[in-house]
Parts: sequence; structure tokens; C-alpha cells
Amino acid sequence: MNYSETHQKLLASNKGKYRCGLSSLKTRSNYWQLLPYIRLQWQTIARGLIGILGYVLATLVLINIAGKLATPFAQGNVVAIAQITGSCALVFLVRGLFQSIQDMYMAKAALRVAFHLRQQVYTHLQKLNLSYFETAKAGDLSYRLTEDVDRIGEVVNKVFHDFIPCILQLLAIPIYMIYLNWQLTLATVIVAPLMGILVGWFGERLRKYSLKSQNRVSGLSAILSEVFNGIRLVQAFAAENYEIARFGHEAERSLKAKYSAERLKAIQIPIIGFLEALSALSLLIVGAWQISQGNLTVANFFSYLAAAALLIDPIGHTTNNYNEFKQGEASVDRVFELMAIQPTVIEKINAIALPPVNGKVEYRHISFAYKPGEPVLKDISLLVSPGEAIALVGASGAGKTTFVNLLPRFYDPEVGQIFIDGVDIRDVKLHSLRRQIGIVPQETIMFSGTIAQNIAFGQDVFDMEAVKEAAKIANAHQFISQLPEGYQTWVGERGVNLSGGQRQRIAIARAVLLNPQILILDEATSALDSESEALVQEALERLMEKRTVFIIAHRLSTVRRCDRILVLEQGQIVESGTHEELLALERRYARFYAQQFS
Ligand SMILES: Nc1ncnc2c1ncn2[C@@H]1O[C@H](COP(=O)(O)OP(=O)(O)OP(=O)(O)O)[C@@H](O)[C@H]1O
Repeated sequence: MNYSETHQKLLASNKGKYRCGLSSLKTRSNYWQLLPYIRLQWQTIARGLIGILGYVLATLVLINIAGKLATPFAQGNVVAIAQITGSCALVFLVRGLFQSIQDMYMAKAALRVAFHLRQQVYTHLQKLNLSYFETAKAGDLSYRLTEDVDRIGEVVNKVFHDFIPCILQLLAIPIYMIYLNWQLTLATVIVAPLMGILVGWFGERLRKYSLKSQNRVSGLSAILSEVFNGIRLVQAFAAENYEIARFGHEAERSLKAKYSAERLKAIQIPIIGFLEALSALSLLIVGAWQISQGNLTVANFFSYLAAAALLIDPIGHTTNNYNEFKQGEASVDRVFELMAIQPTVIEKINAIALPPVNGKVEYRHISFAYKPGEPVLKDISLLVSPGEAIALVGASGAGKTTFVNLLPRFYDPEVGQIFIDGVDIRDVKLHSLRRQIGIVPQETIMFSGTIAQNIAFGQDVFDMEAVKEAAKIANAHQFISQLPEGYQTWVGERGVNLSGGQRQRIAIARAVLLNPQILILDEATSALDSESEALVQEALERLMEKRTVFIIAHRLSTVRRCDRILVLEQGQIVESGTHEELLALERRYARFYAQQFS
């Protein structure tokens, strides 16, 4: 099965399944939610299980052989001892082989579980609304997708490759011990329930401490990503010491949370060790008593001792694994917490692909609020003809960005409908809608990649000639050609090696290449030098030709050139008309114009 099929299968099996993991009313461990991912790996796991079974059986054979050593030892029969140890060596070898099989397949299964989980969470996040990312911390999200998922993979690996074999040994060896002598077994395992209760008690506490610790480390990661993204601001405000102190404070909280978990483990290990020692001592006393009563042979006592010795390892491993299992649960909770967040902009099941549009846009009685009871847009209606250029002006916070964000469905209005070419945008596939709306944002983000890849953003395969053509229209070809590696020049995460004007022209080239019938332009407010401004302006004019355009306008030249200017105030269109018409009105626009543009 290829990746895409697997992915679809997981999507289908997970639909509507996720619950928020951090709820205090948690009744069922979030580990159960890993089941679909584990089920997908059943073939690999089955192969690993064959390895485990072989390993456990070989262990039982070893115990049996050990018992056979008692008589030759008593007789000083070196040849017999050599033969028995020889067969022991052979069984050890076979056991090792089974161990390799088990390790290999279980590791493969666990890594694939983590891989699919990571892909699913990432896919899920891509579907969440813009509003979620406006509040989410990038560092925290990347920590959950990297460290937390890795940790889950490690726990799954541990469970399969360590925990299950240990549990099998803990079941099989005592059964064999009972077969040898039940009184002795009773003396050995009498402390087991107490141990079990203690391990469970400590495990639950460890899970809580780990959750705290993971949240703290995630907090650290969020601070790092904030600070490194805004390092210019930090330096400009000479806020380095403030940031160092903030980081130190968070790091200390992380240290404390981690130390709490380690301290708990430090208390737990000697307690469990003491109980183990008690059971070993009682074994000697009861063993000697059973031999003296004639209920046990020395040979069986040897076998018994070998069995008890082979139990020490699985007991220790099980305790440790259980601790890790509980600690890992914190990561599972954190990852499935993301999966429980539901997008509010949802594509209808029967959504159709929006056919190529002419660009007629209608807002019909649109009202919108980010928070209930605080409307940002109030009953707005607007009809825009194909090819019309609309400028949106108004004070900061008037709702201009919100108004245009409704068109590509970054948000859905509370009331009203939006139509493109007469089709309600809620009835169409999001992809087909968004691919027909070009956006040139105020600040252009560059993704790691070449300039050509940045212009052809979102396309796996692209025509280099078309990219160059788009760059020419966007007045970007000349400066790109002058770069040492031209279109193959690598630009960093935030395009630091390009000027503001150059980045804007790359953004324009992106829109030209997409060739949408509808355009949203958010003009940059930051001042460009006059040459750069002229180049950007010219590029924009070419881009806008024959398209329906919404511009959040800051430049006088842009506003003047538009077919219609809308003045927004407190979420309502209070004036509408051409530049001349609105100036003649001598109301808000005229005042606004006088204040800002004259
Ligand atoms: N994601 C959000 N969550 C909550 N409130 C928001 C969000 N985005 C914007 N707002 C609020 O909605 C109102 C309109 O904001 P919007 O960004 O649409 O205005 P604007 O006219 O584009 O302003 P500016 O010119 O400053 O960008 C403001 O009061 C703003 O605080």
C-alpha cells in the first residue's frame, strides 16, 4: 500500500474519533487512539511477535537445561557439564537470532507508526483555520510534531520490543516455576501484588509530571521560535537581557518539572529493589526447607534458581517500561489534543469544483464576529462586476482585512452568503476556490527554497519559462538575473537576503503565475524608496489588468485608480464611489484623504 492510500485509510478510520487528551475527566487512555496506526503495521508486528515467541521459548529451554547441571556438578562430571554448557551456548545463539528478528521488526513497526501519526497531525493542522494559528505558538506546535511524536514512536517500540517479551516471560517463567514447586513459587511471588500496586501508583504520578515537563519544554521551544523570528526587534529594543531572563525562568520551570519526575523514579527504584531482595531471600529459606522435607530435588532447585534469576531482568524492564509508558502518555495526550481541534471552515461533502470564474463577486447581507457579541462586519452587501477594482479604505480596525479574508473562506460569515459568478462559495471545494483567488500580502514570506520555487509556490512541477515570464511582468526578472545563481538562488525562511521591494515583486510574480481572476492586494505600508515603489506600482498595474481586484489601499495613486472606493467604518460601508465622487461628497473619504494623502 502506498503512502497516500494509507493516509486516506487512516483519515477514514479516524474521522470524528479524537477527544481532547488533557481533560481532567479522562476516562480512557489516549494510547487507544494509536490503535488504527498500530493495526496498519500488523504484518510487521506479526513477524516481530514470532521473534518474541522464539525468544521466550528459548529462555524456557535454558532454564530446563540449567537444572540438568546439578547432578554432573555434584559428581564432578566435566564431560557432561561441557556437553550441557555447549547446548546452552547453542540455545543462547538461537535466542539471540530471535531477539534480532524481534528488534528489527518491532523497530520498523514503531517508526512507521510515528511516521503516519506525524503525517496525520500535520495534515490535520493544515486544515485548521487561520484563527487557530493566530493564537497557537509555532514553537509549541513544532515540538509536538517532532519531539512528542518521536517519543510516542519510542514508547511504541519499547512496548513491542521490550514490554511484550517481558510480560510473556513474567507469565511463562512463573508457570514453569509452579510446575517445579508451588510452595516455593508462592514464597517468591507473594510480594508481586504489592509491587504491582506500587508500580501503578508511581506510573500515574510520573505521567502527570511528564505532562508538566513536556509542556514546559514546549514553552521553551515556543520562546525560542518567537525570539529568533523577532530577533531584530529584540535587538532594536535592547531587550536581550529581558529575553534571557524570560528564557531562564522558563528553563528553570522545565528543570523543576523534570527533576520532580526523576526524584520520583529515584524513590521508586530502591523500594521495588528491596521487595525483589525480600522475595529472593525468602526463596532461599523456603527452598532449603522444601529440600529438607523431601519435596524438592537439588536439580529442580537449580532449575528454580535459574528461573528466578531470569525473572530479575523482565521485572526491572517492566517497571522501567511502565514508567516510560506513563511518561510517553503525556506526549500522546499532547499530540491527540491537536487532533481534537476541529476546523470551523468545513468543505461540504458534496462540494463541487468551482469552474473557472469571470470574477463577479457578491457579498449578500454579511455579518461576522471573531467573538460572539462583538461584530466586526455588520450586514454588508456588495456587488462587484468582473474586472472591477475595489479599494477598501478606513481607519485601523475598521474591518478591511476581515472583509477580504471572507472571500477565500479563511473565515465563514455568521450571517449571509458570498457568491462568485453566482455560486455560493460554501458549496465549492476549498482548493478550487482558493486557487482562483490570488493574494499579495503586505509582508511577503519566503519559504526555504530557490527563487523559482518561491514564485511557483505550491506547485511540484512548474514551467521555468512561465516563472520567468511572471517575473518579467512583476518587474522582478532583472534583479533576479543579477543574483549569482539567478532563479536558483536560495532564499531563507524569511527571505532575509532580499529587500522589501524585491520580496513584494516576488509576491506579485507568484500571483501572476497563478493567474487568478480575482485578486486581493494588501498594500505594504512600509515606505519603499521611490525607484522601488515605482517598480512595484508598475508591476501591480500589470497584475490588476482585467481582473476583479480588492485592494486594502494605502497609496494615494492606487486609490485614485480604482473603479470604486469603499469606506469602511465599524464594520459597515459608509461611503462608496469613485475618488472624485467621494471627494465631492466632502465627508469621511474627503477628510481621510485630506489627513493622509495630501
Ligand atoms: N483573529 C482575530 N481574532 C479576534 N479579533 C480580531 C482578529 N483579527 C482582527 N480582529 C479584530 O477585528 C477588528 C477588525 O480587524 P481588521 O484587521 O479586519 O481591521 P483592518 O481594517 O484591516 O485594520 P488594519 O488596517 O489595522 O489592518 C479589529 O477590532 C481587530 O482587533
